[in-house]
Amino acid sequence: MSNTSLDKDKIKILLLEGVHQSALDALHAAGYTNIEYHKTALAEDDLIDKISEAHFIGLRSRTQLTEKVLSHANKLVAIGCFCIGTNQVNLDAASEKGIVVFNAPFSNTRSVAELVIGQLILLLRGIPAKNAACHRGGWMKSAVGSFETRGKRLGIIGYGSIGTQLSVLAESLGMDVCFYDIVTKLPLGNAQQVKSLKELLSSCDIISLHVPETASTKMMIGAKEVSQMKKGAIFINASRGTVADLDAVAGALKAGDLSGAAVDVFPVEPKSNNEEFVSPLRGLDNVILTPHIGGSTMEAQENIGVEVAEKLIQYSDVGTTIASVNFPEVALPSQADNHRILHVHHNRPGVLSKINAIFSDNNINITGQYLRTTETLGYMVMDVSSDAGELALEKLKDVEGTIKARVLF
Ligand SMILES: NC(=O)C1=CN([C@@H]2O[C@H](COP(=O)(O)OP(=O)(O)OC[C@H]3O[C@@H](n4cnc5c(N)ncnc54)[C@H](O)[C@@H]3O)[C@@H](O)[C@H]2O)C=CC1
Ligand SMILES: O=C(O)CCC(=O)C(=O)O
Repeated sequence: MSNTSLDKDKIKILLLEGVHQSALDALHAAGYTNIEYHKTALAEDDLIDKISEAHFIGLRSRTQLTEKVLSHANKLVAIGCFCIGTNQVNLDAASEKGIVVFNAPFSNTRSVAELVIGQLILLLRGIPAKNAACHRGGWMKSAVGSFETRGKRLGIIGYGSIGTQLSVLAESLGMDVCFYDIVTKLPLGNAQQVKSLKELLSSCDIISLHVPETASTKMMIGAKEVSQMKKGAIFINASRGTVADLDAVAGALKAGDLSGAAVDVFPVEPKSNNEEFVSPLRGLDNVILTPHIGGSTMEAQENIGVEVAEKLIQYSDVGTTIASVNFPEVALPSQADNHRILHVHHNRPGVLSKINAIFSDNNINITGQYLRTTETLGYMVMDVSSDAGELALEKLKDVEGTIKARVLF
C-alpha cells in the first residue's frame, strides 16, 4: 500500500487480543474480509513476522508496538488501539513511518469509574479480608474498621475523562471529592482542585489514580508519596502499572499504614491467561487484585469495537484522520469520478508549494485539497479530476520531507 491502494479483499488486517466481534462485523460490512484474528497478544518474533505483512493492525494494552517492531511494519498504514491508553505504541516511531494511530478515548470510561466505586465501597467495609476469612472457615463479624462512604474524602489523581466520571459518582454517594491534575480543570459539582500532590495524599481517606503513562507519571507514587498518605488510607490504581511502586504499597499495607488497596494494573502483566501473575501484593487479604479489567465490560468492549473499526474504515476508504492520536486531523468529503492522493510529510516550510508546482507543471486539475499540520507532521489529502495520479505520485515521493505518498483511489 505504499503506492496505490489495493482492492479491499487484499488489504490485510491483523486483529489481536480478542477485540470484540463488533469490530469484525463493522469491517466485514465495509467490505474488508482479509482479517487475521487472534484471541491473545503475540510473542515479539511472531508479531514482527505478522506485522511485516499487515496493512492495518488492531490491539489492546498487551501488544507492545516498539520502535523495533514498527521497523518491520513496512506495509502498515494504521494502528487501532481498541482501548484508551496508547502508551503501548511508540507514537514517534509510528509518525516517523507515516502510520496513523487511533484509539477509543471514551468508550470504557464509565466501566473504570464504576469498578473504582465498587472497590472503594468494599474496601471501606473491609470486605476483601472478611470474604477471604469466610472462604477459610473464619467469621469476622465486627464493625471495627468498617465505614460508610458518606462524608469520606476521595482524592483523584488525574481529573480527565475517568477522574471526572468518578468524581460525579462519588459525590452522589455523599463523598467529599478533591483532585490533583497538572492542568487547571473545571471542578464538577463540589469537587475541589488541590495545589499539590502532597496536599491530596495527606488529606484523603481514599486515593485513586487516573493518569496516563507518561514520563511525568512514571513512579509518581513512590515510597515517599506512600509515606505521605494518611494513616489507614485506601489506595486504588486502575491507570497504569508504571505509575506506582507496589513494593512501597505492599510495605505500607503490611505495616498497617494503609488499610486496604485495589490494583488493576501492574508494571509487568501476564501476556496471556495461562501465564503466572507475580506481584508483591499477592496473599494480602485486604487487597483487591484484578487482571487489568477496569475497562472490560461487554458494553465497553462492544462500543470500542465499533468505534475503532469505524475510524480504521474511514481512514482506509477516504483518508480521514479525525480523532487520530498522532496525525493532523483531516476529513475531505469524497467526490464522484475523482482520484484521491494522500501525502504525509515532515512539517517543513515550502512542502505545499512544491506539491502544487508538481500539479501545475503537469496540467493536473486539483478539485479538492486539505492540508493540516502538527508540530512535526503534515498530512494532505488531495483530489484530482484526471487519471494522472500515478504520474504525480512518482514526483510527489521526491518532494523533500515526504514520509508516505499514495493514491487512495
Ligand atoms: N484499567 C483499565 O482497564 C483502564 C485504564 N485506563 C488508564 O486510565 C488513564 C486515564 O484515562 P482517561 O481519564 O480517559 O485519560 P484523560 O487523558 O482523559 O485524563 C488524564 C488526566 O491526567 C492528567 N495528568 C497527566 N499527567 C499528570 C500528572 N503528572 N499529574 C497529575 N495529573 C496528570 C491529565 O491532565 C488529564 O486530566 C488512561 O491513560 C489509561 O492508561 C483507561 C481505561 C481502562
Ligand atoms: O482493554 C484493555 O486491554 C486495556 C484497557 C485499558 O487499559 C485502556 O483502555 O487504556
